[in-house]
Amino acid sequence: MAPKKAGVLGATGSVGQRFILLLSEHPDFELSVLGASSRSAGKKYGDAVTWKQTSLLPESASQVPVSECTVEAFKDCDIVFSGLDAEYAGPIEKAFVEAGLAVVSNAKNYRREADVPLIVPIVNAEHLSVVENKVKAAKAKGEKTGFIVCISNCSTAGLVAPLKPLTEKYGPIDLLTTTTLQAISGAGFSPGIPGIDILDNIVPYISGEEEKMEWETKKILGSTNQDGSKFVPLSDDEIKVSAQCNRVAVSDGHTECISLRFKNRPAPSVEEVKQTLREYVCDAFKLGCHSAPKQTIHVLEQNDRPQPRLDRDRDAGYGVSVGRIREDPVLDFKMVVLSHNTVIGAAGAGVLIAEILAAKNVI
Ligand SMILES: NC(=O)C1=CN([C@@H]2O[C@H](COP(=O)(O)OP(=O)(O)OC[C@H]3O[C@@H](n4cnc5c(N)ncnc54)[C@H](OP(=O)(O)O)[C@@H]3O)[C@@H](O)[C@H]2O)C=CC1
Ligand SMILES: N[C@@H](CC(=O)OP(=O)(O)O)C(=O)O
Repeated sequence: MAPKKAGVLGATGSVGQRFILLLSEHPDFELSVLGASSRSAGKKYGDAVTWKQTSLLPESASQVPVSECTVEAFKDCDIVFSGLDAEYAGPIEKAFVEAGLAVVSNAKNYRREADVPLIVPIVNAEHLSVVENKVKAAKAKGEKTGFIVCISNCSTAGLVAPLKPLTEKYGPIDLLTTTTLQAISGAGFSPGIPGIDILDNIVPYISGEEEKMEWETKKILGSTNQDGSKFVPLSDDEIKVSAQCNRVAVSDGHTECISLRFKNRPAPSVEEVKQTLREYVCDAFKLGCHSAPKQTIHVLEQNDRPQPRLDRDRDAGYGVSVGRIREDPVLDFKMVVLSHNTVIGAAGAGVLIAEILAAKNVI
């Protein structure tokens, strides 16, 4: 099958650059249109971008002219990935959806909409059924409909990965706490975190992050309504989530120290928890998606792992590492989770969502 035409909004940013790396040699997608602000539009991508990835800028992308983020420029795309600054993403993404385009967005603007899927593709791919139904209903009438799928907050992605197989097997988790150690790439590039703030330092505040983690977890682990058109997040009575977020001097990879309690008694054993995480296979892998991790969750036994520099690239950043799984004297278990914030927490999640949508003939 011919590759699908892909556009990237916000192509010059931290997430946008990761999209370029992931899409430049992707078998199912071809980089077709790259968009950024009017500061970058009109230049060749290689001249507009301040490339900060540790892999070289792909030559094919470097020659692509940067466009304004208009529907006209992107109208022939089969799929549009957005890494736009959230301050500007709202009206641009809305116009794209209204023009009939399929948008997969990293921005936070539409995550709370009741009919918009909020997806971590290794966790709740089944929530994409809401857009699948919408697209199929439109097709049956000979029409085309636009839609948006939101990618979760990057820290939420790591948090919910172990929760999915555990709740599937052992029932609800009713108490959950997490303390994050988040990489500087999560703060973006314009302007990003100044070196003087993060060198030899930890910043115990990331604006809006704790509220996002606490709320998004409930939507991702929640369900849909009876006709499958809207999402029903878990209630505050069903699960209490408490997050504390910190910025640390790590380039990529968010680490989270989590503790959890199961509602049902008796709780499983440590060995059962480990086995359940090891055996978990995400739907994207079952669908044969190109980027799906072979091992969704890597259970690490060494006392001093996971570590961001050593473990963030497992399964090319699409796999999540979980270590130090042990009993917790306050709740039931505690563990350390590591996920690549710009791969499975952002651009990679977008690419994997698009692969799932393609496998299901939604795009
Ligand atoms: N970094 C991460 O780990 C994660 C980020 N996100 C979200 O993804 C989005 C992008 O984040 P990030 O890549 O870190 O941000 P950056 O600041 O690194 O990049 C922002 C992008 O938006 C473009 N842009 C800025 N203003 C405008 C405008 N007026 N019109 C069109 N384009 C504009 C910039 O283009 P130009 O270069 O021309 O200014 C740039 O391409 C945000 O919404 C963020 O919250 C989500 C999860 C994780
Ligand atoms: N806040 C995240 C990145 C981000 O932009 O998240 P969100 O897409 O939820 O705004 C971080 O700093 O690591």
